[in-house]
Amino acid sequence: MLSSSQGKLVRNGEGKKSVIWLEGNIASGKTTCLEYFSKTSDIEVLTEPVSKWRNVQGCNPLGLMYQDPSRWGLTLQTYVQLTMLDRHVLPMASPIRMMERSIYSAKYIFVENLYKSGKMPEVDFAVLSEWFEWIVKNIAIPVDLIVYLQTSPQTCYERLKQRCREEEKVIPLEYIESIHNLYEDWLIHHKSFEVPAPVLVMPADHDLKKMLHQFEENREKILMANC
Ligand SMILES: Nc1ncnc2c1ncn2[C@@H]1O[C@H](COP(=O)(O)OP(=O)(O)O)[C@@H](O)[C@H]1O
Ligand SMILES: Cc1cn([C@H]2C[C@H](O)[C@@H](COP(=O)(O)O)O2)c(=O)[nH]c1=O
Repeated sequence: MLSSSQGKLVRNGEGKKSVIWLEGNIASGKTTCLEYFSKTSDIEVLTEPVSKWRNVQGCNPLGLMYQDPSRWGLTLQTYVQLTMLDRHVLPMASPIRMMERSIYSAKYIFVENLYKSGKMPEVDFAVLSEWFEWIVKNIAIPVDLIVYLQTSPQTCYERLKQRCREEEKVIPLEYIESIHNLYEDWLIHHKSFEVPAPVLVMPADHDLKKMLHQFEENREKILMANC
């Protein structure tokens, strides 16, 4: 149930709960990290709705976007924005929520990349931007901590090829590099957009064993996000 607080729509009945966004490049290891934390009681894990982006009423906007970004970028990103918003306003089922990416990274990283690389027409960018601004002004999107899985583009490229998602087979290393640079400008150098919460940087080029060790080492910091 939504009500109004300080001019924004907020969810009712929520006490001191914390929301963590897990951010990082494509194939940086976000899902693997969420799988690890999903085994902890009191944490609710929300993965990205990628299956929806691959199948909306029998259509595949993710695949279409990779085939022809200029034509389908707006279609995909409108749907990403909607499905991410849907995740953000979902009532919390546990005191701690870990969520894969956010409506912010969809806009600040992926929409920005399409526009900056000349693959999104100005009018599409303007419409998406106005939608985004309206949403963040009028709907409460809580976040207490951003965990950034920091990888080299080369690592992600290797992992992407290994994962072998059909739609992503056309992705070149340069695309991963652009996404990397946008993330670094946003979360590390603070050069592009407002960062809505403190950032915990986790180096994520390591093998799985070391990553699991690192998740464990950072568990307290993550779980105490709003203290
Ligand atoms: N630390 C790691 N070392 C090697 N491979 C990894 C590591 N973490 C994840 N992977 C593999 O890389 C691929 C992408 O990982 P995934 O967790 O799906 O990334 P994301 O959710 O960020 O796209 C998967 O095949 C996964 O098994
Ligand atoms: C948020 C967002 C994602 N995408 C694309 C990028 C990848 O191909 C998938 C997400 O997979 P990941 O392994 O979880 O990174 O979706 C996009 O094109 N636009 C977006 O806003």
